[in-house]
Amino acid sequence: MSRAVISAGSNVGDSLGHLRSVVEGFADEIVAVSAVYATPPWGGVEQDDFLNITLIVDGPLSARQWLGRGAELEQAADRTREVRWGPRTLDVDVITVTESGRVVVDDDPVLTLPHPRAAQRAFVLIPWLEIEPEATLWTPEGERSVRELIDALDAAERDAVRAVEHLRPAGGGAS
Ligand SMILES: Nc1ncnc2c1ncn2[C@@H]1O[C@H](COP(=O)(O)OP(=O)(O)OP(=O)(O)O)[C@@H](O)[C@H]1O
Ligand SMILES: Nc1nc2c(c(=O)[nH]1)N=C(CO)CN2
Repeated sequence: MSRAVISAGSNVGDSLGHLRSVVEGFADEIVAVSAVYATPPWGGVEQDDFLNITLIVDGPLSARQWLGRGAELEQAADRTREVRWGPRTLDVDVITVTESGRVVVDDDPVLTLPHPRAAQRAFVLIPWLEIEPEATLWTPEGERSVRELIDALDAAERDAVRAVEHLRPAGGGAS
């Protein structure tokens, strides 16, 4: 049993449809889903803007199993890996996992937790703050509130992230 914060992003193909597939894929475990945010590409590769969401899920899965579920959804979206931080139909990242109230720490290349680059990513933090205003993230400098991590980001990057759409959870009617 664990609680995970999941980030999903897309900038190729039917991006909104790909994000909807994530909401549907985690439907039984979803605690909260952010709005869909339009976000400028992070990481220095010139490419189209992304759509991003952050979800909180809770269920009888281990951290590895959350990662596996995300990988299945990426495959279903015909995800290929070409350029690091480059364009993609769907990317599903596990940001942090809590088991019995304790944050899972993992240094394995297959699954590094908490996600080592989440603290620098407005496209993860801003949607996360929307659904969990008191959220914190463990960083190499210690535990930080998501709010203060956002405040520490470049203002232009922060301001460019904006909510554009809402996905209704499964059973919530047409979106
Ligand atoms: N916390 C994590 N969430 C998702 N994938 C992870 C995590 N930690 C390690 N990985 C591994 O990272 C590998 C590469 O992932 P991917 O190609 O999606 O990276 P990326 O999205 O380009 O970059 P980034 O890792 O900076 O988000 C995956 O095969 C996965 O096993
Ligand atoms: N805005 C934004 N930028 C990114 C994203 C993403 O989901 N959103 N994913 C990436 C893959 O590593 C690289 N850059």
